[in-house]
Amino acid sequence: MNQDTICALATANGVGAIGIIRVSGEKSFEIVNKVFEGKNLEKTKSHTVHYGFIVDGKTRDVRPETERKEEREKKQALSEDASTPLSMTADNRQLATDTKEIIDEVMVSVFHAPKTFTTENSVEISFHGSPHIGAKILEVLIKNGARMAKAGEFTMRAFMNGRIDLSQAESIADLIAAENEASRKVALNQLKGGISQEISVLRGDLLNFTSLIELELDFAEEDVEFADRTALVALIKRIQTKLKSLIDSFQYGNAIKNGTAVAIIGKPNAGKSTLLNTLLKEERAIVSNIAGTTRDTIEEILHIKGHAFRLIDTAGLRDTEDEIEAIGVQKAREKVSQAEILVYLAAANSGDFTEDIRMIQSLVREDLELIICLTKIDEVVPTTFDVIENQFRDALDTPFDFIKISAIENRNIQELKNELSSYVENLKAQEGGVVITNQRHYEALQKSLYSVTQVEEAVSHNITTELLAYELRNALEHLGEISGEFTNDEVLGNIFSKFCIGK
Ligand SMILES: Nc1nc2c(c(=O)[nH]1)N(C=O)[C@@H](CNc1ccc(C(=O)N[C@@H](CCC(=O)O)C(=O)O)cc1)CN2
Repeated sequence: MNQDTICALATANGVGAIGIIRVSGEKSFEIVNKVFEGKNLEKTKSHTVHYGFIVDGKTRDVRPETERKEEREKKQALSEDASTPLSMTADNRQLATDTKEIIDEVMVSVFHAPKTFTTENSVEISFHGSPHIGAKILEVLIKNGARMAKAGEFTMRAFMNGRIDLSQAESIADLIAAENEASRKVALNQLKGGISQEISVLRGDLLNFTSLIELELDFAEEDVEFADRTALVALIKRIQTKLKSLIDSFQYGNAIKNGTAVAIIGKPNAGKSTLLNTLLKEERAIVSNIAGTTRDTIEEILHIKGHAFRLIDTAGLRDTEDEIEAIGVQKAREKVSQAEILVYLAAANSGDFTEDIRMIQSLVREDLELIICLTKIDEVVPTTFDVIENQFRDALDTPFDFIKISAIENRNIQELKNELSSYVENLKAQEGGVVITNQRHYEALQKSLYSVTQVEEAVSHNITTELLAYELRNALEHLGEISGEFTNDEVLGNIFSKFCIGK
């Protein structure tokens, strides 16, 4: 249990109509009472809102006389017990009216434990949204016994106190980051326990078996089988199917959360710049160095039908058309290795496609979607299109889409966009229910699948019960990492430090 009472700005750090400061912890009411001129918060009903002033320094008590009298009598009785004079009690608000300074006129919302976001006593102070006022209010809260919250600490408490599991806590950060309908919906589903339920069903099934297997270990000498091996194999198969489908959903989940990475490659003068300009002309937007991707890359974001595509570019080479000459096969490979889709550009007027074909052959891989764009079709006669397409079809044994475009005349650019968006639509169509969007969950599911598969092997090869039990426990543990039943401070620190302060 964390004893500290924490406070932080919950709204964005900037000017707004209203700013909100959150306070959470056992002493929330006690601390806010010291700076709030208004109702005594200890005596409020939960989930109520109260008008008053935030003040610095001890203040006049504005509570109704009946309430004040009651408290005076209580304190009198206490101080007689402890032989402390009334004037010395810490929160005697009758005193020092002259030292107070009003900081702001506010509304204060009160939430009584345990039915609160963190499960602790919590207060929210809504002030006039100036960052300066917010900072002053935080200052007086800290002066009176609260401390600044760390990033994600409110949500971490909700998790630590058992109100939500780890996957739900993570979904809160995803909701805050949601930039489109798709990501909002998956995050919300996760918040509502979508993943938690799937995992807990899987764990429940595995747990039953694990206890039977462990019981067998306890009776090792008697050579009994409590756990029916045929039923175990059937169960394992069901679990494998479920795990695989969750693992597969990550491809779509990742597309939702991070966008789909597209590499655009072609020989010099294949028309890359013109195409990029045409694609991005309305967006002309985000040219960014996204952290976590390979250095030297720039990504431009293209939105098609609500899905984000990250056009991976190589820093510094943006304006040279001489893609392949400048970056070489090695660099092109690096670029493509980060991508889910390769859009290869070949100029219709080039005459010879052997080099293009060789390049494509060196870049394709099984999980790479290939789109070959025949560019500059305005420069050749239409009868040559099919001849060229056939050259590619004959030489390449990987499937690909072939699109004939002219960026200058804006021909078939929409077709290219449709092709890109259908890639994501297809991923989506493969998804039934829960979508995994989180790398950590993805890895835990893979580890769990591995252990479960080991269990299956162990059963079919009659391997020792000890090994069975060991792999079952591994599988359980990896599933438990997702919900946070198995975790450690480093993992938690990692997750919550990426949250905003005040969340
Ligand atoms: N003012 C305000 N708005 C907010 C939040 C908040 O903390 N404060 N939220 C915070 O992120 C989100 C809402 N999420 C919340 C989730 C749970 C509880 C909560 O108190 N749950 C309790 C009691 C529920 C009830 O009263 O029935 C519980 O589950 O026990 C509050 C907010 C978005 N809007």
